[in-house]
Amino acid sequence: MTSGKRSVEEHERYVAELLGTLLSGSTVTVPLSRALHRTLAETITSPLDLPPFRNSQMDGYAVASSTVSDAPVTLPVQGVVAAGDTTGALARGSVLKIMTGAPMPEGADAVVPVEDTAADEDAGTVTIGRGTRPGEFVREAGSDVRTGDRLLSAGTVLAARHIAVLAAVGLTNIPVRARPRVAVISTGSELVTAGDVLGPGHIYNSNGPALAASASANGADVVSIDHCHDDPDEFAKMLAYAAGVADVIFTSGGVSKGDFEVVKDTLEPLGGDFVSVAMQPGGPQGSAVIDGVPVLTFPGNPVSALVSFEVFARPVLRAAAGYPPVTAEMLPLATDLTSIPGKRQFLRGALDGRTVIPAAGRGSHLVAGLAAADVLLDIPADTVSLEAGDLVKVLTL
Ligand SMILES: Nc1nc2c(c(=O)[nH]1)N[C@H]1C(S)=C(S)[C@@H](COP(=O)(O)OP(=O)(O)OC[C@H]3O[C@@H](n4cnc5c(N)ncnc54)[C@H](O)[C@@H]3O)O[C@H]1N2
Ligand code: MOO
Repeated sequence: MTSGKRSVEEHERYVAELLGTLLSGSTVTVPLSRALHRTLAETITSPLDLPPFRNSQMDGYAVASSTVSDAPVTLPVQGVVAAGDTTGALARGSVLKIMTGAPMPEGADAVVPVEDTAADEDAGTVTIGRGTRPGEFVREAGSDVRTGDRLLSAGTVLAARHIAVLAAVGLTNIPVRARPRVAVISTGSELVTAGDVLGPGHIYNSNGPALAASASANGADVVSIDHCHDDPDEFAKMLAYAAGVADVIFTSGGVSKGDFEVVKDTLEPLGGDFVSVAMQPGGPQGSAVIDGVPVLTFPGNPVSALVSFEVFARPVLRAAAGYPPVTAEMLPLATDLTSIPGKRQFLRGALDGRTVIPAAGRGSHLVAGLAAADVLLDIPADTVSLEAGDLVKVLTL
């Protein structure tokens, strides 16, 4: 504890334990078209050879290399093999015109690119301008991967290149880690949704979209996004719904010391834990369990809500999704800075190459300032000032 508050480290541990239910590691099967950014639950071995058959690497002429060793040499053209054709056989002393990706005919062991030849279509012959060696411009069956070879390891987070190889071997059902299902509830009677009319005293809801985007970006399935007025009945109904569809619920707003703290007022009597964490932004934090589903209640200020997500929720969601942990690095400051003693500060900063420029504004309402940031500067609770050139811990946003 610091100054009677819960430390960030203590609250991290508390949240990690509360959200431990997300780490079940169960497996689901998804179609290949839905597999991007999912984490492989099993190692995948190849069900076939790649390439599946011996084929040409060039548009040109399939030859028996021994017949062109005295090039230039003029030979009859037996026909044309296109990509998609079935394999034919090359008559001794002839050549076959062949396209890239077409199966190599039996009897041919090399391809001479069309650029190195001169065809006489009337005569049905081609002059092969140079000799070749066996295997030149031929892609052998299994030269990329063989049936039964390991293609991708369990734990791989699937990117486009992984989708390419899964598709290339014809796999359609992909075993992946189940994603944690997330529900987001933004509270506040002042909030309206982008697209609706902004009346007097209203602001647009930014926490809902931001928390949903953050959850998706960190491997979760966002199954419900709601906006709740400062009305306890409405909130109770939304919570009950969310608990029925999600594995974890994130709320924003309604947790500090005002007259209309709908989140705190509803959850505290139900055993919710509301604490002041020694950090800024993100001091007011809470949690509860509703129908067995953990709820994390973030403060309403937009920077506070997202910093809270970054610090407490993001590591657990990533672990649940099988994503690699977020790594921090130490980078030098571009300017001096001061920090509040007793509170771990998460300042916004921009990167100038490998140097960190702390943002000028520190208010937790500065959402445009947050958007301009590349990183969070993690300043320890006992640090009061730092000088330009000092190393600071930096978390990439
Ligand atoms: N007397 C005190 N007042 C406040 C304290 C305190 O310790 N004593 N703490 C301040 C801090 S720090 C924070 S952070 C906020 C947290 O308040 P709440 O979680 O109750 O949030 P709200 O009051 O509902 O909203 C705060 C602020 O953020 C705006 N907001 C809320 N939700 C959204 C949203 N979805 N999108 C955009 N903006 C949102 C809201 O309009 C308020 O301006 O309390 C301080 N007060
Ligand atoms: O903790 Mo509040 O989150 O400082 O703005």
